Amino acid sequence: MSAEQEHPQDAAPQIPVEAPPAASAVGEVLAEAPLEPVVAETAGPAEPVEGAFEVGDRVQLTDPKGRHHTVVLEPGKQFHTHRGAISHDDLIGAPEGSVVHSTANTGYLALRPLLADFVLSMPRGAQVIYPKDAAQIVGFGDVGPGMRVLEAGAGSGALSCSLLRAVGSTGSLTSYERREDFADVARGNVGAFFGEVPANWSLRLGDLADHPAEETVDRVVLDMLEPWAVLPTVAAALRPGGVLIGYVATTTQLSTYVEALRAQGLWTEPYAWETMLRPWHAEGLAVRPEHRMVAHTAFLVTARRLAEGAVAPMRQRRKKLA
Ligand SMILES: C[S@@+](CC[C@H](N)C(=O)[O-])C[C@H]1O[C@@H](n2cnc3c(N)ncnc32)[C@H](O)[C@@H]1O
Repeated sequence: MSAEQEHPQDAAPQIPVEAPPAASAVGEVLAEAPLEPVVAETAGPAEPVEGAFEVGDRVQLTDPKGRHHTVVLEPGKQFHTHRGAISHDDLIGAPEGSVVHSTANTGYLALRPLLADFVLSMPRGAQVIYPKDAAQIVGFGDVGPGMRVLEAGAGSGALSCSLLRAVGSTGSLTSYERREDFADVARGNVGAFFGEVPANWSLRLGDLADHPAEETVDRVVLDMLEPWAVLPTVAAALRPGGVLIGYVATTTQLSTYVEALRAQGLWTEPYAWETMLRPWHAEGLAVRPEHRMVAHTAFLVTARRLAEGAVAPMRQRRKKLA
């Protein structure tokens, strides 16, 4: 992954461009002063600043127009923009949330990227699951610490990052990906986000249909063209009560998938929905929806695995009505 990337499409807070007053201190959020080294007020070794940037950290710089630039800190290196250069040495040791100034005196807000920022800027093989849907998957799919999660396809590894975070170090994630080139991208992205490839992540090159039934899991997430094709494998591996979450882009996929779940007779009644994210402009009395929103990306479908031999009451009622 390139250490320095621009993704101007991402909205971000505006930062003043004008030259700063001389007295401003490092560390003030949106402060306008050039970055100065943090100096201990008393004699003796300087106190380490909590959350200060270190060599190797990934830092997101936001320019006055809200454009993001991502750098990975290396001593002696400079980041060049058309508004002058920023020395990495000015960032190393500075607190997160500082404003650094380029040689042309433009202020850049420095923060570690959030997972949502990282996903939108990382290299892509396959289309990623957007943060609005990843949040729904973790929330409504009830993915939590200590759980064993099975996922396919890994694609670019965007959802894998969210799932690994949600299960924590006591849980595990097994991700299948059929394409080697995509698996490489996913491994690179997950490794870059966590600093190394997590030990509790098993990325398998191959088809989810080949997952061994004895490797039981608590949750399954399917983001693939034909999720209905792997339902026998999923039903065999998911423990009773476990949650299956499907992510499908089109209405025809939605219909085929939901009917396949019903036909299998091993699931609670599927619950399908989508989310649309509409940001709001709120400034003084000018409070209105933003002109642009994140609308349709895909449909989400959840269903829970029934115990062997159980028939969902909803299904019995349906049969009576038919
Ligand atoms: C849209 S991408 C997944 C993106 C991923 N969720 C992310 O957030 O980065 C779908 C992926 O599923 C893979 N795939 C499709 N069918 C599969 C299967 N049966 N087993 C494993 N991978 C599969 C494809 O190769 C593709 O990379």
